[in-house]
Amino acid sequence: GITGSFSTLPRGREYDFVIAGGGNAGVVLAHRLTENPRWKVLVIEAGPTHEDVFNSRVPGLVGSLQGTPYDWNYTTVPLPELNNRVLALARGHILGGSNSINGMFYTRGSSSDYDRWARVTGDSGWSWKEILPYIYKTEKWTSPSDGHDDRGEYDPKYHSTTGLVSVSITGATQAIDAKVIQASKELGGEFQYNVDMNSGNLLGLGWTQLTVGNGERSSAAASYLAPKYANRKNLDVLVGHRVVKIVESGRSRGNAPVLTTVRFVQEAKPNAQAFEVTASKEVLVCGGVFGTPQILHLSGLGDSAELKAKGIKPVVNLPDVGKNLTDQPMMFLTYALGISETREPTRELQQSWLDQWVKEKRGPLTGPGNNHLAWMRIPEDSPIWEEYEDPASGRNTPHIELSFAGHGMHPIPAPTLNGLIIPLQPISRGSVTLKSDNIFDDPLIDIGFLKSSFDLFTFKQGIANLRRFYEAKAWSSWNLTLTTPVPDNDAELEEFIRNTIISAAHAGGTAAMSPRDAQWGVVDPDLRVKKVKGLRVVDASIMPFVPAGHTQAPVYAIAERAADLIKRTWSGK
Ligand SMILES: Cc1cc2nc3c(=O)[nH]c(=O)nc-3n(C[C@H](O)[C@H](O)[C@H](O)COP(=O)(O)OP(=O)(O)OC[C@H]3O[C@@H](n4cnc5c(N)ncnc54)[C@H](O)[C@@H]3O)c2cc1C
Repeated sequence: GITGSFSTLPRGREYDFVIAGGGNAGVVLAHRLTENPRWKVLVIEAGPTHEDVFNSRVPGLVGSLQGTPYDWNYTTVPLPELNNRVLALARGHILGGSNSINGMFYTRGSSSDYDRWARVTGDSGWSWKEILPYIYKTEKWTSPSDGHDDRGEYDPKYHSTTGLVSVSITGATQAIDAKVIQASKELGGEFQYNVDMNSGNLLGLGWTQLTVGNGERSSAAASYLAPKYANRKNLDVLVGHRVVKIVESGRSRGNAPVLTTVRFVQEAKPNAQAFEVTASKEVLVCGGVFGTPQILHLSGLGDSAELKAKGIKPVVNLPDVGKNLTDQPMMFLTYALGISETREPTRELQQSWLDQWVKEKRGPLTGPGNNHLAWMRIPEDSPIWEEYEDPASGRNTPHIELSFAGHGMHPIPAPTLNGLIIPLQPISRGSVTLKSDNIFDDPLIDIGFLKSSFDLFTFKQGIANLRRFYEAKAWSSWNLTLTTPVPDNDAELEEFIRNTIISAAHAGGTAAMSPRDAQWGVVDPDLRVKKVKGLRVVDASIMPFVPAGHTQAPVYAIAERAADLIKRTWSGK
């Protein structure tokens, strides 16, 4: 069951596996490993349980979770390329992790993204073909909450109806939807309609798929830890406790450090008693892209010289821990409608939407508001290719994502609409390093945005594409004007980008996979931490490259495959 008190757990209980971090990947592992009734599993999660968090259940209230106690509220260091701005970096501080507060967009990335993982790790198990069955283990395709006919809005060939997490097309139709489709038809080309962006080929424009079922967020915690699973006798989920470090519990026959003891403290009382628990099989670190490198560093796994400088005794030298941080930046443009029949989403109107959601789980709050996404490549004949090699994983991998949000509900539009631009395959990389030897000091996060001018170029291309889309005839009856002050002059435009971009919250890469015998990287293709025993990392950190898209579907796939790898290691033992 889920508890906030370690002392209420059966005394002396021995665990086969201890999961450090009950986030997106952590709860999937907890579910899968306790399918074996002989294995006892403990999850240690810093945040509270998701169970009574109303705003996490209502898709349309997603924005209200950031900046709250359910968010780690990380910030970046001042970023020179962004004129020393400091950006907020949201991460879920709650059971289910970032998945309990995310935007619910369900995109898998391109087939080439996974094939690249297979290529760089030398393990075909990470290829699109071999990952798809794990993607299907997660997904349960579900009808839209308004019951509309979703045929032609997705292709059932690429979906499963037997997984745990509900995925659906929105039931919150917007006034802009018909115009988006009309503009796609009119413009064609890179805006060509793609019936299913999760087929492995995203290119084009299509309907957003969401981890929403029956009008409600279908989160990792609510699905993989639904009461019947959370209450399994062999599973203990301890919330409100922070992992301080993984402690060496001995040496292997080959004299490698065995890291199977987890030290943790109460989140609310950091200076009170520290507890320790030792896994008889493995410790699985699932702290997420910022939490995992921090835990590894505090455990003496990282660049030995850097760790010593912070007063940490190195255990093994793994210089790549915390390196290769890859995130997608993003930017919004806003347009005003030049017509009289618009409806302002007033307080009263929003209250009526909430009442409707509570009464029947229908209406505007059943979706996050972006009903279509478009995915496109920088053209082959662009001058940028004289300067840069393509950072994308393949020809079917987009460089840019656009999305369109209208706020106003069908059939009356709101007075404004907006568009979102995300460079999906940045060349820039950042890092996560320790601020101090205290787990309660957030790590120093250099998110790395715009270190490469390729990423600046991608933004400019994305802005031009978005403007072209809203200039289509399909929109002419609304008399749109761009209200975001986007400069025309190139130097000013670059400055504008530096001053306005924020994080799309799709970070990965800080404990990257590499081939078994490679000197670089942090984990091997089976996700075992190099040079030590008893320790794996399972979360977004292990991505050597971040897929072209939003990251929850890849994290689910990583966790599902990891569960199988772990089962294979220990079955019969
Ligand atoms: C605001 C936001 C919006 C997003 N929108 C989307 C979207 O629409 N679609 C999409 O696909 N993706 C989205 N993402 C990204 C996606 O949710 C994440 O990539 C994914 O959930 C990460 O999973 P994870 O398991 O790697 O980490 P997390 O889910 O973040 O899990 C890490 C867990 O470890 C815990 N933890 C960390 N340190 C410690 C410690 N020392 N001790 C104990 N516990 C610890 C954390 O509290 C957390 O529960 C969004 C993310 C955010 C933050």
